[in-house]
Amino acid sequence: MHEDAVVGLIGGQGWMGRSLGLAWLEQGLLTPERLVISSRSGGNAYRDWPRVRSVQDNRALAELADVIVLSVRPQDLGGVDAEVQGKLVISLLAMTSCQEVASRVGSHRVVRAMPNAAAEIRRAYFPWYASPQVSDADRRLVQALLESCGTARELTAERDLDYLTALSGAGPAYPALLAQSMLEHARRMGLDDDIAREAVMQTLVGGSLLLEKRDGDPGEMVERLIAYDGTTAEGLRAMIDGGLCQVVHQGLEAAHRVASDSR
Ligand SMILES: NC(=O)C1=CN([C@@H]2O[C@H](COP(=O)(O)OP(=O)(O)OC[C@H]3O[C@@H](n4cnc5c(N)ncnc54)[C@H](O)[C@@H]3O)[C@@H](O)[C@H]2O)C=CC1
Ligand SMILES: O=C(O)[C@@H]1CCC=N1
Repeated sequence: MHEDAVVGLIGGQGWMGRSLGLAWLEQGLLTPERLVISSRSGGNAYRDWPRVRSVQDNRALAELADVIVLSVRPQDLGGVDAEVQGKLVISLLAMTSCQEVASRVGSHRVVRAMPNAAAEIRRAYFPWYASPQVSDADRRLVQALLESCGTARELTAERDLDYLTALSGAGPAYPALLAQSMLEHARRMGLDDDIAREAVMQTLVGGSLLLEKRDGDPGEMVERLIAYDGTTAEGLRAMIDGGLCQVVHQGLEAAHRVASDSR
């Protein structure tokens, strides 16, 4: 069934929905005939794929599809009127347990997955957890669908997904905050805006790629640069003494608290 499974994407024009839908089509994972989407906001993300079906009614979508992907905001789950009758459901919703999804849609074959904003460029970290009713064949399909947008990883405990919602789900916003803060400082120092932007972007992207390439402990790079005892060490020491690590931990704890609040 999985080789020719039809996927129904509820919220298919939204940020995460269209990232996944377009990745499946562009990577040839699904033919357009095997994708059905629904949306409330309109949009034309699939203009290059006219054979993708678009429906208004989620009941109709649930009838057409073998696998249903829920990509609406958590507060909109109550408005998703779809009885999926035991079909495989993949939920991307933060703050919403497998149990809550199961009771809402009428299937216990539920996978909960957590993308992040980098799904848009296919560089998301995409952990997922499957309820016991999900078969091995389902799991293989889920892995293939999610890794189209980055690194997908099955977890063995659902609670880890609550934590990862705060760490990796929200994560792309954290370097954005760091970039904003560096940019503000560079402007205050009188740098031309173009140069300031370019310097911040190239530094954060280059630094992240370097960390990825070394594939090691980021602490090792920090220690090495502190031991170098130059300008970088002075900047790092002031940030550490100023409580940067504690502030990051506080932020993660606050996001984790909210992520663990089931709706
Ligand atoms: N955007 C992000 O960075 C992340 C989002 N998520 C989760 O992904 C899910 C989707 O988020 P986004 O794509 O960012 O939201 P979004 O607001 O961009 O897209 C949601 C889409 O759902 C549609 N929608 C709402 N009710 C509907 C209904 N009854 N039937 C059909 N479509 C309906 C809306 O029209 C909209 O197009 C959320 O549950 C969120 O918690 C998780 C991690 C990261
Ligand atoms: O901010 C949110 O609630 C969603 C879940 C994690 C990232 N975005």
